[in-house]
Amino acid sequence: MTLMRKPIPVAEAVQRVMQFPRLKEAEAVKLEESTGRVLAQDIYTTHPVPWFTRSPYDGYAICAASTEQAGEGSPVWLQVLGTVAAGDVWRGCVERGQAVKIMTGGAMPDGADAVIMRELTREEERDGALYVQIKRKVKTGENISRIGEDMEEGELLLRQGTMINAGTVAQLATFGYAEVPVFRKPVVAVIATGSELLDPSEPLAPGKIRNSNGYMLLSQVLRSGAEPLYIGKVQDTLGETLAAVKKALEQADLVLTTGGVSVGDFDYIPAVYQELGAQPLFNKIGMRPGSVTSAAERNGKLLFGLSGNPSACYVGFELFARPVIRAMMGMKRPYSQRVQAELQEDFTKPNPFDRFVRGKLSFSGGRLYAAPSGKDKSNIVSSLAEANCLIVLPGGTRGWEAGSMVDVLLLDDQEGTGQWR
Ligand SMILES: Nc1nc2c(c(=O)[nH]1)N[C@H]1C(S)=C(S)[C@@H](COP(=O)(O)OP(=O)(O)OC[C@H]3O[C@@H](n4cnc5c(N)ncnc54)[C@H](O)[C@@H]3O)O[C@H]1N2
Ligand code: MOO
Ligand SMILES: [Mg+2]
Repeated sequence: MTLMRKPIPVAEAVQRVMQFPRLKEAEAVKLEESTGRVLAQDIYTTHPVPWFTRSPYDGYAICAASTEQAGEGSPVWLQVLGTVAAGDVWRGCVERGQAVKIMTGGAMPDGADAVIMRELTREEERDGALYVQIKRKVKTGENISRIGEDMEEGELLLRQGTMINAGTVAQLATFGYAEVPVFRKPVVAVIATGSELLDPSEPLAPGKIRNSNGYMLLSQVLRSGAEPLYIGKVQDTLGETLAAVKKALEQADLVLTTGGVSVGDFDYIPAVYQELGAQPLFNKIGMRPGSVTSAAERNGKLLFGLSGNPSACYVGFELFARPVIRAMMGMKRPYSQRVQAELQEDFTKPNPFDRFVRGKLSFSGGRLYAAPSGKDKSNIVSSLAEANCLIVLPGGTRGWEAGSMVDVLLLDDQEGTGQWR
């Protein structure tokens, strides 16, 4: 096996893996379980909203014409015929000189064409009848929620490929979608390779460390919206690694491994790809960290060989696995959004490769700032907790000074974008 590897640009690596995502089939899920899922159909409005004329206030439904002569010194008195609560329908017709007490959300009685707020009126009982006093002129149509004011019937409401959030859930509920057509979630297998790895529950032992990447990846898969499947950790042997990857290929739509991907004696991922007859897509990328990030394809399924170094593993997932997963979920905007922010620290040492610095965004005085979230080395775990973005520092002959405007990839954003850049 050759030890020299030829790095390819990040954009090219993204493009290579993005050729493979296959859309999952549609399924129906309960509305209350649909948050974070992706719509498998366009959704149209099935009726206007509101679908009947209703009152936006607690007050009195009246004929505006009854108030033509009303003023501060010349109040009019209207007879109150009854009350409509939200959910009720008033059977009858309001005429000039009459009013019906109405609550917010109540259906406007026939004949009434305006509502006056309760606070602007005074009620009085006279000879067993109820009257309301109005001291101002009310316009026709005043304080009425008209049919279709919010949404008209037959409008395209939500496009296929939209990720469902609280607002879209409200819309789906409005139109009676107790079940929602969504794409099936891709199952993403996670394998941690390394004879040094202990489970989080195990005590430390000489030369050993706890497996943090495996659990970090499960969490990253969840954030991307897919279903994680933890295959487990494996010893650095070809047999054990191969068996785990085979199992993962049987059970999952996509396979992530961490570690064992570089040129060490016990780095078996390249050999596993070879044994499986998988088509290598790349095994070196012009970036830091995560230059050893590898990918291969077998029968249309992608295998990602992420670095063993925690920060490199994290970055490799976000740049390459996340858009693939999101495209498999049916999202039309699978890539992370980029924004421009002012760099808050110097990175003056020029680097031939693009750097992706785990960073934290902040707003101040109307500006967006990006600062590294901790130490910037690929074997570092400590900088990951605070990271909510990746600061993109393109490679080249120059370094980057504090104050420069740089691109930043958003990690917590659910909206995404349609292009890598
Ligand atoms: N001669 C060379 N050596 C290395 C190169 C190189 O180009 N030539 N590249 C370096 C770079 S860059 C990286 S990144 C690492 C990548 O190594 P691997 O992906 O093969 O990962 P391992 O060797 O298995 O482990 C690396 C490091 O990470 C720790 N690790 C592994 N798995 C986990 C885990 N699940 N949780 C926490 N930490 C983990 C492992 O103990 C090692 O310390 O290679 C460099 N070397
Ligand atoms: O792939 Mo390594 O993380 O570049 O340092
Ligand atoms: Mg190694």
